[in-house]
Amino acid sequence: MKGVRVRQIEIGNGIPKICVPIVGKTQEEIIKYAEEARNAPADMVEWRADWYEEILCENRVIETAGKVRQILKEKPLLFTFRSKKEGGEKEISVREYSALNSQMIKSGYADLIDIEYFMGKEAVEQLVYLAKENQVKTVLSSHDFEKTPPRKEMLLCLKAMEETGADIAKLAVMPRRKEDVTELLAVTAEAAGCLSCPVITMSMGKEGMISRISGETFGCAVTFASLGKTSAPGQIELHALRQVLGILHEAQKG
Ligand SMILES: O=C1C[C@@](O)(C(=O)O)C[C@@H](O)[C@@H]1O
Repeated sequence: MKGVRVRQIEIGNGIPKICVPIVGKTQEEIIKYAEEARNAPADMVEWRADWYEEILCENRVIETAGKVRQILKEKPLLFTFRSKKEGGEKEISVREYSALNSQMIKSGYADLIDIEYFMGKEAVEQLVYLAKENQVKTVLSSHDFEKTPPRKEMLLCLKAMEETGADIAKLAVMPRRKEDVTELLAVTAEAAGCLSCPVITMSMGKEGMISRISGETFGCAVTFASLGKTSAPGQIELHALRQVLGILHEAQKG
C-alpha cells in the first residue's frame, strides 16, 4: 500500500494520523475553531462545512475557506460537506454538492476533499477527475448511521472507491452489537492488505470506540478526534486519543 503525502504528513504510514473537525456555524466560530485546531496536537483538520450557515453563498464560502487556510498554515485541510442522508447537518442537491466541491477544489485552499461515494456515479467521477487535475487528494466516503453491513459488502464498497480513483477510501458504520465492531475491524485489516490506497474506517458510537484507537494494528490510516465538540458519535477527545495512540505505538515497537 502506498502512503499519501499531504504537506508534511504521510497518510497510511506509521502511527494513524489524527484529524479534528471544525464544526462552526458562523465565520467567527469557524475561525475560532481553526485557531484552536492549529495550536492543538492534531495532524490534520477537517472543515465540516455542512455546519456553516452560509454554505451556499459562494463568495462567503471561499472567503471563509481562505481564512481557514491562512490560519492553519502548514496543517493539512480536509474539506467535507456531509449530506443529511449520511449523517450531516444539511440537505443538498447533487447539483449544489458538485458546484460547492468543484469550487473548493479549484480554490486551492483544501489539500483533501471528501466525496461521498453514493452521491451518484457521474458527480463522483467528475469531482475525482477535477481533484486530480488540481492536485487535491480525494477521500471517497460512505457512512451508515443505522447499521454495519455484511463484511463482504463493506469490502466491495472500499474496493469500488479505490477503482473510482480514490486516494483514500473511507467507511463509517454503526454497530448494533459487539460482533459488528469486530466485523469492521476484520474488513479494515483485509482492505488494508489488498487495496493499494490507504483506508479509513470507524465503527461509531460508544460500542465502536475501540476502532478509533486500534488503527495501527488493523490498518486504519486516520482517526477523527474531538476538540471540544464531536462531529460523530463515539469520537474521543484529542489529547486523550493522542496519548493512547502513543502508548500503543511505543509498546508495539518493543
Ligand atoms: O466521516 C467522518 C468520520 C466521522 O463520521 C467519525 O465518525 O469520526 C466524523 C466526520 O466529521 C468525518 O467526516
